[in-house]
Formats: sequence, structure tokens, C-alpha cells
Amino acid sequence: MGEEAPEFRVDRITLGSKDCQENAIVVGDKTYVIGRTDDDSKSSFGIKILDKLTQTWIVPTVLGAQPPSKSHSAILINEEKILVVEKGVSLNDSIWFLEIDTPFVKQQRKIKGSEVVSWSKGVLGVAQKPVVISGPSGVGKGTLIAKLMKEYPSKFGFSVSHTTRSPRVKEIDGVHYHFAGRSKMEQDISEGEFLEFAHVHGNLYGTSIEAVESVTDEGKRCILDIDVQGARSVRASSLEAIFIFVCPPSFEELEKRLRARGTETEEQIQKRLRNARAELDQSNSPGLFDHLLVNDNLEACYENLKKLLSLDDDHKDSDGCFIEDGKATACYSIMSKTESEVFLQSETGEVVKAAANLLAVDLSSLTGGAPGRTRGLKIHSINSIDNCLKGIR
Ligand SMILES: Nc1ncnc2c1ncn2[C@@H]1O[C@H](COP(=O)(O)OP(=O)(O)OP(=O)(O)O)[C@@H](O)[C@H]1O
Ligand SMILES: Nc1nc2c(ncn2[C@@H]2O[C@H](COP(=O)(O)O)[C@@H](O)[C@H]2O)c(=O)[nH]1
Repeated sequence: MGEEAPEFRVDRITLGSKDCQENAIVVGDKTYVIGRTDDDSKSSFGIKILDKLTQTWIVPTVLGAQPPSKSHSAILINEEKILVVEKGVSLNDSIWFLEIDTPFVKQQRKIKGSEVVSWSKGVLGVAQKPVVISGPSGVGKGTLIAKLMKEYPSKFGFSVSHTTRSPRVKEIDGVHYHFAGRSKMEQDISEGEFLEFAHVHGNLYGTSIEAVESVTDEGKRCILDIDVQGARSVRASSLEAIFIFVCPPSFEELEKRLRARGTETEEQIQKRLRNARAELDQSNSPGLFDHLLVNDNLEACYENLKKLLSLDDDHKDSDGCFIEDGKATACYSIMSKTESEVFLQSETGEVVKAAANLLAVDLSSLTGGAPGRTRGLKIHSINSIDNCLKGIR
């Protein structure tokens, strides 16, 4: 729905040089105005979109935690994202992205049937790809994951799913699952809080964005234990992951394990076995799973899982980001942009004389992550003003 252009205060946005200042970002037929709205108690970011074709203002649904709403500078980095650098906060907290047309935003726009944008915090460094483990109920996914977490407690973290099913004896809320009411879970899904969800064996299961992000924020590699429908949804999402399907040595052995576990009624076992056939059929879907593991002998299967995860090579994926001491606490604003980098200048620095006050954000390193965070930020100091000017020319 369009509306009259609102009263709207906007910080000045620097594009290219100090002589070329704009207070809005133009993307095709739309102009994104990123401003600060003040009410009596607090100030917050406001986003308005001017549709040039209809000359109407659109107020989009804004997803994600928003920046701390001090003053900011902003620049379009591609058709999907606007880089927003908050002033007056340390570098670690200052880099944000307003997602305007990422796959996540497109998906949310479809679900809501209206305009959506999403805040995404820039997180320094590259995280290792999450690992999605799927397979029929009773095949041993949970057993394999438990072994991995026990052997490598500081390397891996479990994505705690939400489910509407009742807890089993010994299952702890918040550890094995977040046990949730259906209406609350459905509401949270509709508000875009879930990376994926599926109806599995008669209950609703889902992975919240927070479940994955909280593991990654701890510097750990996230493990997801989800069904094949969920794996498909994650494959289609912006989360880059490794997908592993665990097969039983035979259907008879699967049934034996499921019965021996003793956690389901006969009716539920029958339902799970029926679904298992369908899941096994889908394990060969082109492009869905990267690896198939047969869980016959548990120890042998576990060793194969470790090989797949290249545990010996963990250190190779280190982020390689570089922030000098002191830079992390200084405040920066956007100075200019090239194809591959955005240059930031220290708010206190005299740019020409103090080249060390310049930083470059490497745009090619942005790998995304689950919505809410943009990972892979690499920032380095510009050691000479000439390097910076070369980039701009
Ligand atoms: N290789 C194996 N050989 C024999 N038993 C196994 C093996 N792997 C796991 N099990 C047993 O099979 C049962 C089911 O395993 P588990 O609960 O890990 O399956 P799951 O795939 O996580 O099931 P669900 O999807 O229902 O959560 C457990 O009792 C476990 O001890
Ligand atoms: N799509 C999703 N599937 C999930 C999730 N969490 C668990 N699961 C899958 O459900 C079945 C049954 O699990 P159980 O604990 O009731 O035995 C199993 O295949 C899990 O992989 C989720 O968040 N999303």
C-alpha cells in the first residue's frame, strides 16, 4: 500500500567523495531511504522505499535485529545488499548489511506478499560450513552426532531444533529440542525466524535461524539433524552447508534399531518406517546430498564421517581476516567503493596524511551465512593512500 511521503530524518550518505553526497540509495526503480526515526524514548532505524514508477512510499517489513541506530553512512554494494557502517561504535559492531533482494528476502517477500528488507550484521571471519545430517528415523544420526560432539566439544555445536512433539524420557528442553506449542511455532515461522521447517511423522519440526547462528557465533561448526524435506529447504536457502545422508545396511536392520530404541509406540514405528522408504528413495535426488554414509558398523561409520569432515584439515579454513590492534575500537565511516572493496576512513583521522586510518572491506569475501548475519568479512589496513586512490580511479 502506498502512502504520503513521511517526515523522515536521514543521515548524509557519502558516495564517492565528500562532494557527492546523497541521502538515499537508488536501486533500479526504487529508492531506499535509510533514516533514523526518533520517538520520545528511543531512536531507531526506519526504512522507506520510494517506488519511482508509482511515486508512492512503501514501508517494508523489516526483519532481523537492527543496528544500534547511531548515525551511519551507507553504500550500495550490489543489487542484493546495502552496506551500512554505523558511526560511533567499534568496528566489530559497526558493519551491517541491509538485505534488499537476497534469496532470503525474496523468499520472505513471497511468504508475506508484501515488501520486505532484512538487517544482517557483518561478522568478521569465515565460518566453516554447517553440516546437515539426514536419514531415516532410527538409522543412527543422533548416535553419530553424539559421538562427534563428545570427541570434539569445542569444534562442533548442535543446532537445537524446535518441535511440537512431546519430549521423550531424558530429553531436556533447550538441549535436545526446544519443545514448542504449535501455534507459537507457526507464528515464529511466519515471522521469518526459521531457516527451514517440515511436518515429520505427524509433528512440526524446524531449525530457527538463531539455532544455527548461536553455534556459529561461538566459533563452532554447526551440525543439523534434520529430515530430507528440511535438507531440501536448507539446500534452497542461502546457507551454504555440507549435506550427508545416512543409510541403514538394510530395511530390516532399521526396523530392528527403531524397535530396540523403545521410544515410539507401534503405530508411530509403522509411520516412521513408511516415511523411511520415501526418504531412502529421495537420498539419490540429484544435487541434494553431497555424501552417503552406510551405518552398518557404528565405529566404521563414525570414522568415515570424520574423514568426510576433514577434521585434520580444520585449521585450513581459518578466516584470515586482519584487524590491527586499536582499529577494532576506532570508529569508521564509508569513504568510497571499487568493484571489490569499500574503503572506510577513521572518523578522527586526517585521511591524506594518515593512511593508516584507512581500511578496506573485501567484498569478494562475503559468503553470506544464515539470514541475520553476513559472514566472511575481511578487513585490512590500507598501507598507502596511493593504494586507496588507485582503487578509486
Ligand atoms: N551402527 C549401529 N548398529 C547398531 N545399532 C545402532 C547403530 N547406530 C545406532 N544404533 C542404535 O539405533 C537406535 C537409533 O539410533 P538413533 O536414535 O541415533 O537414530 P536417529 O537416526 O537419530 O533417529 P531419529 O531420526 O528418530 O532421531 C539407537 O538405539 C542406537 O543406539
Ligand atoms: N526438517 C526438520 N527435521 C527435523 C528437525 N529436527 C529433527 N528433525 C527430524 O525429525 C525426525 C524425527 O526426529 P525425532 O527426534 O522425533 O526422532 C528425524 O528424522 C530428524 O532428523 C528439524 O529442525 N527440521
